[in-house]
Amino acid sequence: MEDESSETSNKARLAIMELANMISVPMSLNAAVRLGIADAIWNDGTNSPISAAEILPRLLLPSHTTVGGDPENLQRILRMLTSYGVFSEHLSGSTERKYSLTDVGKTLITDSSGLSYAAYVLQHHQEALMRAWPLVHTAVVEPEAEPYVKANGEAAYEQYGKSEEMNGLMQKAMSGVSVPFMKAILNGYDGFKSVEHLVDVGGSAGDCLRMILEQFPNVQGGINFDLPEVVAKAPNIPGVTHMGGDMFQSVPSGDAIFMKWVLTTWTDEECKQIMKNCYNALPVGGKLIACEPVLPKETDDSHRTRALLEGDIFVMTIYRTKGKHRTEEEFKELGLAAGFPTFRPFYIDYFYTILEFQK
Ligand SMILES: C[S@@+](CC[C@H](N)C(=O)[O-])C[C@H]1O[C@@H](n2cnc3c(N)ncnc32)[C@H](O)[C@@H]1O
Repeated sequence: MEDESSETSNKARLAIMELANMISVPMSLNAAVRLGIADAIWNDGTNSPISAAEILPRLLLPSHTTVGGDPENLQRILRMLTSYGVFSEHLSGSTERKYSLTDVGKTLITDSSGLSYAAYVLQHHQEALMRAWPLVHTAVVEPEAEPYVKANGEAAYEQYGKSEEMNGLMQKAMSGVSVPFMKAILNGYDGFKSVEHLVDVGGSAGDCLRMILEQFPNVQGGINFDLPEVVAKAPNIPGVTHMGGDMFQSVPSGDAIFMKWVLTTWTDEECKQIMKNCYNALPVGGKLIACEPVLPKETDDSHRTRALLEGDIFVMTIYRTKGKHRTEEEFKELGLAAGFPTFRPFYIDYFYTILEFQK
């Protein structure tokens, strides 16, 4: 029997307590976004350390808030998220704590286009999605139906399509994450150089295509292809034609196809179908340029591996029990099965990998 007072046992008991209480982390992050803490501290670029009591009057509090809110409870949230690198804590005197934003916290500041990672945090913690989480274990015992479907009676994308609020939040979340990613890859990847007609499959509001067109004037026109209810809400973008449809039926032709964060959501068979439809829409030599999270072969405790594995469980729970994050080898196999003889990965961003499949 293990000696409960040994250092190993002590560390193990601590680690399991941390894991068992881990839900406090995303829930506090969600609270921080709902309250607008990042913008309040940032204060148009100041980011000077301020106390919870000073942050409170700057927050997005509803009018019925009790006596202007509770600074002690706000400080508890700030402290916990400081431990996860969202805020920096500055101690002054014996008890006063002040907070500023770290680089991680700054990803939540609303930019001049109204975007940040905040919408992604909110999107992931909507009530309908939260209802699926206690059912993760059912993905093991009854993998036929997604936990999200068991909890809500229909698939996530079907529900987003019917609700203006969910659809709008999804688009804002995608834009908030995709815009900084695209800025990073467009400086390091030149695969769009010889493309004239580009199609973005599952392009949501069209931000990726807009940014590619801005950076590569050789791309004369782009088609943003997504579900009809999604493109109906997409803004006008010069040079971009929005087209509604179903990628499982067919996709529009172009000399290259871009597809970001789409394959992850679907099963191997569904991915092959989507990729075959892309193959059929391309000329010989044409490229499918996919950007997807790619799992490392080995499991470790790095931030990258954790972010990728956590996203994998999100997909399993919300979108498809057999939709998943894949390894480089698995993507290569999917490409071959869809007819693409050539495959090249480019590691520029830490979360998404660019996967080039050439016909
Ligand atoms: C995770 S989002 C990625 C959006 C965008 N590519 C980005 O990275 O910001 C997946 C997209 O696939 C779209 N989608 C889902 N099912 C689809 C279908 N059957 N045909 C076309 N698009 C679909 C969704 O509406 C959504 O915009």
